[in-house]
Amino acid sequence: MAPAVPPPDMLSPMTSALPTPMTGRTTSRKALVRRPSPRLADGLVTHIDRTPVDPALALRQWEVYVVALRAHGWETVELPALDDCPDGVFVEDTMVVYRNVAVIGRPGAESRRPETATAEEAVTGLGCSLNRIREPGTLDGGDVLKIGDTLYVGRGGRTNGDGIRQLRAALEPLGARVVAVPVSKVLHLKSAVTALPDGTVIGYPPLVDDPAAFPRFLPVPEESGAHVVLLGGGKLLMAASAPRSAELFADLGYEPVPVDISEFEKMEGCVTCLSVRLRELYG
Ligand SMILES: NC(=O)NCCC[C@H](N)C(=O)O
Repeated sequence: MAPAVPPPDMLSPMTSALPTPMTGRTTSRKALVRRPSPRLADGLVTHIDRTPVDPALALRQWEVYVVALRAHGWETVELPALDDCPDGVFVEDTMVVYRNVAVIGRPGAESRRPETATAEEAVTGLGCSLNRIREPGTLDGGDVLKIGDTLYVGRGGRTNGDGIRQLRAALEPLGARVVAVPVSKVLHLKSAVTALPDGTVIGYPPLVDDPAAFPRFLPVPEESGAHVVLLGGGKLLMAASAPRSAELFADLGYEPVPVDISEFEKMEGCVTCLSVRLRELYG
């Protein structure tokens, strides 16, 4: 297992945009994040029981999460704080990014709709092209699992058929393939499954509607073991609450980087939803 995240003072500010000659395209490693609202505990819970959340601990855990991204070469871009949006920290849900195109979502939960405006401003400022999901469509970024040019989209509680149709219309002309899959047992598709760097989809079987929807599926032994953020170089950012899944990944030659996100897990969040990673900006 990879060593713990280094303390903040060991980290120097870093920018990792590497220009690619001729194309103007840059290999970018930027991650959007938003600090947790002091009202985090008022956020939505759908599939789990509400339990007390410690906002001060949540803030410390978020800071460590941000440090972990930076320690592995990601330049973090902090969106404006939204203290009146208890779920605003789950910034992944505001959009889907494919190449340099950001499709701003229309959250399935009405209370989360005010979160998208600041996210849209940020990606516009970073040079992304923009598209938007419009009424009556709904789409949460947490329902979209991107593996190469294939985007699996969960049709479930937060994303509807019209949202999927609009995503397809926006991204398929650019070379993406949008594949709708059912989600009924958890909040978002990426609460059930994410993917290893080789494209193998990982999931905790009791919570996956249809493992056969994916070409390669690897069961993991813990619910939160299904959530990994690919940091690069085989490193997997994941929740400290899934040690047996971390062992499984280490055994497959990957390097788990565990972070404690207990306060976000109580609000049905996972490591993936705390950031939006941008890899292909044009400079
Ligand atoms: N992508 C995600 O899984 N986001 C987690 C959102 C949790 C938040 N409490 C919500 O219900 O919207």
